[in-house]
Amino acid sequence: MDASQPSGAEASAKVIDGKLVAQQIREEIAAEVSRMKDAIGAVPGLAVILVGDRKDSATYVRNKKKACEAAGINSFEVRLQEDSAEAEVLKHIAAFNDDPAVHGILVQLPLPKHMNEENVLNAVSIEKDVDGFHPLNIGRLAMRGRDPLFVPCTPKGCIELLRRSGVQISGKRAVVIGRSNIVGMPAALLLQREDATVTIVHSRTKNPEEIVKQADIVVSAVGQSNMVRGSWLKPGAVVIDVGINAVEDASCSRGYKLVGDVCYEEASKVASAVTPVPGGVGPMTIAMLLSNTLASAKRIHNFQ
Ligand SMILES: Nc1nc(=O)c2c([nH]1)NC[C@@H]1CN(c3ccc(C(=O)N[C@@H](CCC(=O)O)C(=O)O)cc3)C=[N+]21
Repeated sequence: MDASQPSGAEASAKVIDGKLVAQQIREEIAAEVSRMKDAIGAVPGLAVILVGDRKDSATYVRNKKKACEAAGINSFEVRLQEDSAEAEVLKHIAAFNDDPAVHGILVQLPLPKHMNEENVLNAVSIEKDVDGFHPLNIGRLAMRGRDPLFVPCTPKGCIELLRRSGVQISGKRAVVIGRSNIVGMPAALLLQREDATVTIVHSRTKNPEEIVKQADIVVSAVGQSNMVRGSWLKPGAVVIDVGINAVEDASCSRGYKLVGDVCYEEASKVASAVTPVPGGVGPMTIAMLLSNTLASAKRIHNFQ
């Protein structure tokens, strides 16, 4: 018996360590970046556009920049005031589209309400769309026999976590909770491409727990703490928790702590494996962004 499991207690799920897996991937990327630089003298570059001063967005952008530096990827940043005109954002996107040192362009979401997200995402060259949010890339994700140039980072991170944890996807029943453009919907499409049988559960679904209970693989991307209870899960299910929810906690120095959508304590007694929050999908998102940026540079420079 595994000495780390408390004896006589209920079954305890394996913790899928996203931070560790992401670190491994980042090391692989750093090695590839250096091999490419040595061979052809080209260095991948990522441009990030941040509008407004949301604290969470600023933190994510800072983490992305640090991760780029550590992997040897150049990073470029534009910060605009909350009340900037949409045309200003479009102008910067156009400049990055034309800049040969930039291989990936990311416009941090959400954008201020006065901007039209669709217009902005449409403006990013599909060749540099490392977020995978351009409608053409998303459309190709939904079609059989077509391949997008880039797949959205968070869903791609979920699949990569499953793969590197040895979880078989093909033939399994997967339930995705949430249908957002940036996580739920692309996650469902990706799982389907991996030959899972996929159901999407959303805010209008009746008795979601009955549907979730049939899943071998559950991906939750809702943004509501403790929504998925242990009783919703089939024994032995694999749970990927994409939610990042701040809940008040006076004992934390920041005054809040981060939790997922899934009641972790309960889930770890029923599931066979579960991702923690923090330290699960979040770090994988950033690793996949670096991976997409490297892949873009390789494609543009025709380097294998
Ligand atoms: N154009 C665009 N692309 C994105 O990929 C994008 C975005 N907009 N807007 C916001 C969401 C959110 N997101 C996260 C990235 C890293 C962590 C992450 O590293 N989380 C750490 C902890 C972070 C902390 O402690 O605050 C973890 O879960 O362990 C989380 C969330 C990317 N997003």
